[in-house]
Amino acid sequence: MQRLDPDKYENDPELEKIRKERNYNWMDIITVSREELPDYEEKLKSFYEEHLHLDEEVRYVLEGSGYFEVRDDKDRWIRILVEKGDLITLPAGSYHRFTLDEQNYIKAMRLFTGQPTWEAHFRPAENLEIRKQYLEFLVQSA
Ligand SMILES: CSCCC(=O)C(=O)O
Ligand SMILES: [Fe+2]
Ligand code: NI
Repeated sequence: MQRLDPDKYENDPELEKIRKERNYNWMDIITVSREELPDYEEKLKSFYEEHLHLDEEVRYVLEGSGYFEVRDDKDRWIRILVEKGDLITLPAGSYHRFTLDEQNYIKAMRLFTGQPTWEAHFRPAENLEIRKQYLEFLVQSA
């Protein structure tokens, strides 16, 4: 996780540098709140269902907060609080889920390389090549 100054996200050389280096050429801003997100209940439900993606999931929190949850090496959940200014990267092929906190509000920039599909593969997804690659990466880096 990295920290940036979210109050200048529209003109931030640090953010530009990250985008260039990691080739995050695509971005949008999502607001997760009952008022602003269409199909709020449904989307929250699917955010919180354990899943993985074929690509990295990159979120830069501009306002509000929430929790990403990832698995440790014993398959237990680790809860990561993300707050205004945090930039989090979830590796392709890693299981995770997301939930709001008591504020019920987060506004985040979604960064991506290429054209996003946001497709979620719910657990179990052990047969996917990306899952095998991720597990192999864990072994190599242990
Ligand atoms: C913090 S952004 C909202 C959640 C989300 O985009 C996701 O779980 O993929
Ligand atoms: Fe996800
Ligand atoms: Ni997602």
